[in-house]
Amino acid sequence: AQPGAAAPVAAPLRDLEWGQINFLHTTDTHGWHGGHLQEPQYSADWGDYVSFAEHMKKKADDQGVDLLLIDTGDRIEGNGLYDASDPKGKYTYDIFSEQSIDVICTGNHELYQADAVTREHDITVPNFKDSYLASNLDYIEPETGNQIPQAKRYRKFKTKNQGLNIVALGFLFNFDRNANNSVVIPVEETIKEQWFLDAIREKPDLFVVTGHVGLRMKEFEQIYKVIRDQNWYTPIVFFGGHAHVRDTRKFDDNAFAIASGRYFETIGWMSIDGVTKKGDDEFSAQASASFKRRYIDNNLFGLQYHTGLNETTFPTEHGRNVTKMIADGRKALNLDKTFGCAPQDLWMSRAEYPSNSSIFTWLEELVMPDIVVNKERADVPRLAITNTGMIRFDIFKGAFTIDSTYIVSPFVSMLNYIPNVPYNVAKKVMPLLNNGGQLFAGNMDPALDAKYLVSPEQWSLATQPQLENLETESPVHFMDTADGQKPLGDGDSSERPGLIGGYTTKDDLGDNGDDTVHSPLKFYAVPNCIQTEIDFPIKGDPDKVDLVFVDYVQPWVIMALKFSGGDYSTDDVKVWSNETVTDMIAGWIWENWKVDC
Ligand SMILES: Nc1ccn([C@@H]2O[C@H](COP(=O)(O)O)[C@@H](O)[C@H]2O)c(=O)n1
Repeated sequence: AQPGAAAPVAAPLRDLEWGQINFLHTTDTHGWHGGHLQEPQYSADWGDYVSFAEHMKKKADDQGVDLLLIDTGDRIEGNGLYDASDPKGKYTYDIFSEQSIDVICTGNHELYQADAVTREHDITVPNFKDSYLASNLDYIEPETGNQIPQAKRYRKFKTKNQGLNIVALGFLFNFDRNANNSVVIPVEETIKEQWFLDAIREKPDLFVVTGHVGLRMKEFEQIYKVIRDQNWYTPIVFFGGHAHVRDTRKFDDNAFAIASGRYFETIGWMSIDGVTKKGDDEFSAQASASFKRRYIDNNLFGLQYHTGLNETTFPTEHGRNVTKMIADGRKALNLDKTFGCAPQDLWMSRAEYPSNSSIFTWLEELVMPDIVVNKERADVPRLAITNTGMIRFDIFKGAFTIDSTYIVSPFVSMLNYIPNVPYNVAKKVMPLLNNGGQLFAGNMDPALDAKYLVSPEQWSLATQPQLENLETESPVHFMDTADGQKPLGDGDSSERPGLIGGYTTKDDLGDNGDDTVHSPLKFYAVPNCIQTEIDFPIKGDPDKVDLVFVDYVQPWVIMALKFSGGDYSTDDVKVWSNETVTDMIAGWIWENWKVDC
C-alpha cells in the first residue's frame, strides 16, 4: 500500500480453499486502484494485488493446479485517480494493465462517454489482447463508421497446469444509455448468433462466462439456459458484477456464479474441483464438480495471510513498482489536496433518511438551496430534483480532498429545467418518481425502471437472499415513504465484541463466504429521488415553479409530468447551468467547510 495509507487491520480470517482450477475476481473497481485511504480494511492497492497474484500463481504451480484472473468491468469513473486527470484515465489505464488478467470484459461505465469508449478500444483492448472479450459489444470506428466487434467474441484456451479446455465469454447486460460510438447487442439476440452457437458446441471441460451483469439479472439466466441445453454435464462458472454486492448464485449443481463487490473492497475467490477432462468418451464428464468461494477483504493483513508471507516477503518488485506508479499519479493529480473539512460522517445508507447523518438530507437541506441558483431565474420559486444514485459514496468526517469529490459523485451530469410549470402539476412529479408503481416498474419501458434512479447497492440488495426474512413489503427501489424504512441487517455486534463492522454476506452457499469475520452493519433503504423547495413564498403555494433536475433523471421527469397533467417534452427543457453537479457540490464544500483539519 502507498505510504500514508491506513494500516491494515487484524481480524479473524477464513482460509481460501484451493481446487483444480481457481480464480481471482475483481469487478466495479471504478478507479479505486489506490485502495481506500480512509478505510484500513480495504486499503491494499493494485500494486499489492499484483504481488498477491504473483504469489498465488506460484502456489498454484507448486500444487499443479491452475489460477486465472478475471475482471468484469466498470474499471473507470468513481475515484480521482481516474476522473481528475485530463484526459481522464491518464494514469489508471497503465496502472491497471500491470496486472495479468486472463479474461476481461466491459462494464456500462466504459460506455457512458464516447471518449471513454474510444480509450477502451484504443488502450485497454490492445493491452489485454486475447483476454479481452466482447461477446455482445460493438464499436463504431470513427474513420469509417463501420460497426466492428469491440474485441474478440469468445476465447478458447488450455490451462497451464491441468491442461483443461476452457471456453470463455464476456458479456454486458442490456445497457441502453451507451454513447453512440458503441452498440450493445441484447443478450437474447447474441445467443442466437452463429459464433455463439459454435462456441457452446466446442465441448470444453469448463465454460467461464464473464459479464458485467448482476447475478440475478435475466441476462445470466438466459446464457445459462442456452449453454446448459447444449451441454448437460459441463461445469459452468459465471463471474458477474454491476450490482456492487458480494454474492454467489447456484444455477445447478454444476453451475455457479460469483459477484465480487465494488470499489476494490473485495477480491473474489472461486475454486472448482472435480472438473473432468473430456476424452473421446464424453460421458466420462458426468460427475459433479464442487464450487467454493471467498470474498477477500482487500487489505495487506489478509493478502499476506492468504499467501503465508509477511510485510517483508510479500511485496514483489513488480508490485512495488505498481504501487509507486499509483503514488506518482496521485501526487501529479494533487489528489490529497484538502479543500474542506467535513464536520461529521455523512452516510448514503448507513443512516436513516431523513436524518442529520444522511448525505441526502445534507444535500437537500444545505447544498441544493445554495447551488440551484440562476441569476436570470432568481425571482421564480423552484423545485430541484436529483436522483439518489448520483451519490456514490459516503463522506467521512475530516479532510475532504480533490479525490473525495470524484468519490462522492464522478458523474458529469448537469442541471436542466422546465420553466414556469404550474405548481399543482410540478408537485406531483416527486411522489411519482419515488412511488410510481407500475409507471416506473420497467414493464412499460425498461429504460424507465425506477431502479436506475438509485445506486446499484440499493436495488440489488432487494434481490439478495439476506432480504428474504425482512419485514419489508416493497422492493427497496419502490419505498413508499421514508417512514417505511427498515434496517437491512440487524446491526447487532454484541455477539462478537471486538469485530470490525463490515460485510456479512449470505449467498446461495451459506453465510461463510467473507474471508474476514465482521460484525454486521445496519443499512437503510433510501428514496429514488430527493427534492428541495427553493425561494418558495413564506405563505401559501406558488402558482408556477421552475422544475430543475439533474439531466440524468430527465426521461423520468418528462414521463412523470405527463402523468401529472403536464404535457411537456424534451423541447421544453432548458439548460440551467453549464457546471457539473459534482463541481457545484465541490464549490459548496469549498465555501462552507473551510475549517482546517
Ligand atoms: N449520469 C449518471 C449515471 C449513473 N447514475 C447512477 O448510477 C447507477 C448505475 O451505476 P453503475 O455503477 O452500475 O453503472 C444508475 O442506476 C444511477 O443511479 C447516475 O446517477 N447518473
